[in-house]
Amino acid sequence: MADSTVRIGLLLPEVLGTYGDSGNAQVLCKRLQWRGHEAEVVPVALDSAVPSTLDVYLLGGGEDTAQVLAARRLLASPGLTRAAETGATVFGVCAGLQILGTRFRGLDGADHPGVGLLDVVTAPAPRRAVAELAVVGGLIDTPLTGFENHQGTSTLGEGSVPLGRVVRGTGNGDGTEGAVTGHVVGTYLHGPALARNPELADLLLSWVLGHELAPLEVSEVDVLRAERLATLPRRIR
Ligand SMILES: NC(=O)CC[C@H](N)C(=O)O
Repeated sequence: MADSTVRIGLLLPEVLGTYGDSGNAQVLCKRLQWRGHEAEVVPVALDSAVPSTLDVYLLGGGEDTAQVLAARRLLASPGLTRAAETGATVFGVCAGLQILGTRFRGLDGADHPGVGLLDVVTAPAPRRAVAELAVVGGLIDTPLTGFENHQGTSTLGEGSVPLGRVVRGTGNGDGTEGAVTGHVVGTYLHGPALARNPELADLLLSWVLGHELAPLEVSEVDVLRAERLATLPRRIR
């Protein structure tokens, strides 16, 4: 990091803010500040150049047309790609996951290029997946939970591994959920995902800071987390 303030890029919130995923930026910022770090959220608007100097980049979910617009913008202004190539942490949710992939197909059958930071291709399923989603066995020891609302099904190539295995809901559509390549993570978990899964937030922050983080006790977060996990079958909690 160039200076001590961690700069959290919230990409194109006008078009990738439909499902409340902008909250992920607030979560990262607060979890840093509560530990005594300086941090700020840097919203990057659709009509401004995407900086390549931010420490972490967040992409949220969005509607199909908005998603095409966002992908075009991120290909035309390649700050995200440049930053990722030099090790920046990137976290994309739903439309964000699909944009981070190499290609996605719209409901009209047209294929659109993604930015190619994940080895993922997305195409529409016959039915939309709208449900609670729970995932185990990936980067995090405890289950991840969220809600999903998407029609796309995502197929991973050899360059990405899933974030985990679906135990509730649909995820990628083949029993796996999300995609990870290095420090680039995509998922179908809305919630916002980092509010519902503080362990995942802290994993991303450990990548940003380059070291493990001391545990953080926030009773409200713990209560929310316990409430969500209690809805899962006992054998997978
Ligand atoms: N929730 C979303 O971001 C939706 C993404 C995409 N438009 C889909 O339906 O698959």
